[in-house]
Amino acid sequence: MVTGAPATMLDRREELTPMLAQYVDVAERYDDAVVLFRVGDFYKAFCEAADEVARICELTRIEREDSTGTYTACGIPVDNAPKYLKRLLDAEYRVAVADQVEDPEEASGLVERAVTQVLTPGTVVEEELLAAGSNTYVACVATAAGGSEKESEGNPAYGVAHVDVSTGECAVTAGDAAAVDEELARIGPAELLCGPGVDPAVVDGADCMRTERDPETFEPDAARAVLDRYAESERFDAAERVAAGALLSYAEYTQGDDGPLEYVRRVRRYDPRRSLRLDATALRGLELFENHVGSGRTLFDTIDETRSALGRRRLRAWLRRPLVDREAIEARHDAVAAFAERTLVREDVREALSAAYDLERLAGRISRGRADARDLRSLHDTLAAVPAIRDAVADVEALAEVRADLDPLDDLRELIDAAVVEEPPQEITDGGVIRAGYDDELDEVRSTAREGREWIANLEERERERTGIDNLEVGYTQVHGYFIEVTNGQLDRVPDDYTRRQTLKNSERFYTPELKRREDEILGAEERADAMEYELFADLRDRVAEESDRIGALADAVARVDALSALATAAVERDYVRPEIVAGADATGGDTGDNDDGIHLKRSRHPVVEETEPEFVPNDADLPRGTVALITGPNMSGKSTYMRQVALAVVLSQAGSFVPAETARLPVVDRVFTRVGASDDIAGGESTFMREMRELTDVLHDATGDSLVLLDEVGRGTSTTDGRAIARAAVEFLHDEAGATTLFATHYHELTDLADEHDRVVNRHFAATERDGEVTFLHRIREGAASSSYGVEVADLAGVPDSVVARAHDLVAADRSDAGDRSAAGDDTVEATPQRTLDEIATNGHDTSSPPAASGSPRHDPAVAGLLTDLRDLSLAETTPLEALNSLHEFQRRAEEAGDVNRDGYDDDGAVPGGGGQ
Ligand SMILES: Nc1ncnc2c1ncn2[C@@H]1O[C@H](COP(=O)(O)OP(=O)(O)OP(=O)(O)O)[C@@H](O)[C@H]1O
Repeated sequence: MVTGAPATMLDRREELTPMLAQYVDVAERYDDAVVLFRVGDFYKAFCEAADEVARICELTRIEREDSTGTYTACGIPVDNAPKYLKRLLDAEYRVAVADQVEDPEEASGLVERAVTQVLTPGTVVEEELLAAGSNTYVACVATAAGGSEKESEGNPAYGVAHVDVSTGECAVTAGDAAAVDEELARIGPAELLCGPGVDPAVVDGADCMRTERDPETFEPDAARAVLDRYAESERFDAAERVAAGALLSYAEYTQGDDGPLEYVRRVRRYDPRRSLRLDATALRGLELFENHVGSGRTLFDTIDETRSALGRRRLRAWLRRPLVDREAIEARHDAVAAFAERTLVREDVREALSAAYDLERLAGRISRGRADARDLRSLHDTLAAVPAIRDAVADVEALAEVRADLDPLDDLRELIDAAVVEEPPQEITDGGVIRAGYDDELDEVRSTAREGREWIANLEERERERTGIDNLEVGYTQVHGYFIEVTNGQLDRVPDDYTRRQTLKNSERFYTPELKRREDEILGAEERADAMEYELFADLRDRVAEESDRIGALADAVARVDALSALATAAVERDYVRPEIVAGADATGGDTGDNDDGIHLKRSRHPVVEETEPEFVPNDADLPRGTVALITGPNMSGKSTYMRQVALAVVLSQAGSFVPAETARLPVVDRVFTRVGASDDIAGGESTFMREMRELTDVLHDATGDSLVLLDEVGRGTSTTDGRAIARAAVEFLHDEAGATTLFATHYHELTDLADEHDRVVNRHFAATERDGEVTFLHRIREGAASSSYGVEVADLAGVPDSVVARAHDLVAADRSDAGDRSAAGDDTVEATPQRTLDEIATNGHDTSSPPAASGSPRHDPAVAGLLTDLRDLSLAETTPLEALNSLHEFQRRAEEAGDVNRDGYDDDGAVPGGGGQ
C-alpha cells in the first residue's frame, strides 16, 4: 500500500515549491491514508501516490515540471470524485481529502488546505458511496483496560461498539469471546478496529478491513474523555467504555477532527440476550441475508416489500435481531395484522412512503453541515408525506402508538418551505436558493439589482432618443461589462459624456458615468445577494439541525411503519398466517408452561424455496417442547429444506412477521443453532470435520430448553463408526441434558432406535416412490424412520456412469440383505416404514445379476465386509473425481480378489484407469 508522503518528495523536501511542501506536510500527518490534494478542479496525488491512484482509478498520469524538476501527478476531477473514491476504498485504501479551506481569491499567497475528512470503508457518508437499504458500520472490539492489564474480575472481557457515521446510530455491548464473534456476525461491519490485548482469534470471523489505531486511544481515560462528549460514561461497563470511546474518536478523526459528531445523538447500550440469538453459523445456514448457492435468494430478499431505504434498514435489523419478549412480538403481529386486514390503509401508507427520502441520512447531512438546498427540500417533501401516513392509520387501534410518533414537524416544514425555492440549484453559493419574501434585507438588495437591470434595459431606447442614433445598442460582456455600441458611421453624433471602452472593426463601445454607477450597483448587489443567501441558508440549516432529535424520532416512526406495512404486504401476497405465540413461553426466562408449548405448524412452507419450486409440498411440524426429531430419508428428499423452514418460521415470527403456513402455534425461542450443510463450503483452513465439531461444540455448550437446534448429518465427516457414535451421543445429550427442541437429519439409520429408549425422541422420514425404475421424491414428511437412503438413485440422477450405478446398487443390496440377516437376529432394530425398501427398488428395473444374498455367501467373508466398510466410509465430499476413480478401481480389485464378483454387464465402457484386470 502506498500511503503518506511520497519518499521521493521527502528526499528533496527543501527544494519543493510551497504548494508541494504543503502537500508533503499533510501527507506526513495522514501517513495511513492516500492523500488527495485539492488543486483547482482536481484532487491530486503526486509521485508514487500518483502512480498508485492512477493504477487503481485507471486514470492517466502526467509529468509535471516546475523550478524544482519533474514529477508525476494524477488528478481526480472533483465533480466526478465519488466514482474514483469508491475504487480506492474497494482497494482497501483510506483516503484523506485535503480541501482548500480558504477562498482562493482572497488568499494572499498559498491557499490554506486541510484534511476535511478521511474516507474509509466503514465511515463513508457520501450518498454515492453508500448502499441505500443497508447500514455501513465501523466496529470496535476492545478490552476493559485498553490492553494494559487483564479485565477486572466478573466483568465481561470485551466491549463491542459499532457506529453508522451516515445516520449517527451508535451502540455498544460487552461479552466474552464467543459473544464478540456472534455480535460481529450480526453487525457485519465494513471496517474493524481492535484494541491492544484483543486476541486476534476473537475477531477472526469478521471478514472486513482492519484498521490500526494509536494504542493511546484505547487507554481507559482517553476513551472515557471522548465518550463523555456523547453520553454518561458511568452507564457503561469498563470494556464498553473503551470500545465506544476509541470508536468515536476514530469516527471524529475520519470526519475531519472537528470535535464531537453532533448527529451521534446517543450511544445505545444493549444486551444481545434480549434478542433471539443467531450466530454467524445460523445466519449463514438459514440464508437470512446471504446465499451463495442455488437461486441466490435470501429470506430478506423474499420478504422485503419496504418502500424506503429507511424501512429497508429497519426490516433488516428486525430480521437480524428478532425479539424474545412475547408482548413485543405480539404487538408487532397486531400491527402487521392491522395492515394485512386493511388493503386500502396499506396501499395509502405505502404510496405516501414512496415519496419519503432517507430521513436518517438527510438528518445526518444536515447536522454535519453538508446538506445543500435540495436536501432541505427533500426533507420538506418527506415531512409533507407524513400527514397522509398519519391519516391513513388514524382509526387503527393497533397502530395508535406508531401514529402518535408520526409528528409531521409542521413548523420545520413551513420554515423550509418559506425559505427555500421549490427547485433550488445544487450549489448553495451562487444564489437562487432563498425565496422572495423570506428576508427583507435580501429582498431589498435584490430589488436594487432588479431596478438597476430595468434601468439598463430601458437605456437603449432613451439613448437613441437623446442622441438620434437609431442603431445604437446596449450590450454586456463578461470581460468589459455593460456598454453602448455605436457604428463608425454615427460616431460624430456621440455625446460628450460617452467614454470610450473598446474599439471594434466597425464600431466603438462606450459607457457613461451613470451606466458605470448602475453597473457597479448591480454587480455589488448581486454579489451581496449571493453571500446573503448563503448565510441565510447556513443559518436555516443550523436551525433545522437543532431539531435533529425530533427528526430522528420521526425517522424511527417512518421506518417502523414501512417495515410493518412491508411485512403485511409480504403476508398477504405470499399467503402467510399470523402465528399464535404459545402461552407461558418467554425466552427471557418466563414461565414455560406445559407440554403444549412447542412448535406446531400445519402445512408449513419454506419461504424462499417455495418461490422457485412451482409444486412446493407443504409439511406439518408437531414438535412439543424438547422433542428431538430424527429425520431420515433419501438424499434430495427435502430434509434440509424442512428443517430450515421450521427454523425460518420461528425467526420470522419473532421478527414480527407472519409465517408461511396454514396455521402456526409457536413458542418464543431464545436461540437458533444450526449445523447444516452450508458451512461445508467455507471450512477455510480447517478440515470439514473439525469445523463441524466446533459448531457442534457450540450447540452442546449453549443450547437450552428454549432453544431450537438444527443438525444436518452430524458426524459424516469422519468414519462411520465414529460419526455414528458422535451423532448418537449428541442426540442423547440434547435430549437428556439440554432439553432443546431438535431437528436432526441423519443417514445413520441405526440412530432411529433411540426413539424406543427416549421419551421425546421421535422418528420422521421423507419418502420416495419408484415408478418404471425412476425414483420420485414426494417431499412429504411422514411418521417413522426411512428404510434407506436412495443415495445410489441420486448418483444416477446426477449422471454417474451407468456401470458404476449398477455396481453400487449391487453392493448396497448385498449390504442390506446382510443387515437384514443381523436385524432378524435381533442385533439391529430399524423401524419399518410403509415404503418399499431400497433392496426392492434397487433390484427392480436394474439388471443386477449378483447372486441373492444368503448366509454363508462371500459377503460374510471378512475381506468383503472390510471392502463394504471402506466403500461406505469413503467421504465423497472430500474426494476428487480422479481419486474416486482410483478408489473404485481399488475396490474392484479387492472385490475380485475376494472372489465375489460378477462383473458381467458392468464393464460396458471399461472406463476404469489401468483396466482393473480387463
Ligand atoms: N417440500 C418440498 N416441495 C417441493 N420441493 C422440495 C421440497 N423440499 C425440498 N424440495 C426440493 O428438493 C431439493 C432437495 O431438498 P433438500 O436439500 O432439502 O434435500 P435433503 O434431503 O436435505 O438432501 P441431502 O440429504 O442430499 O442434503 C431442493 O432443491 C428443493 O428444490
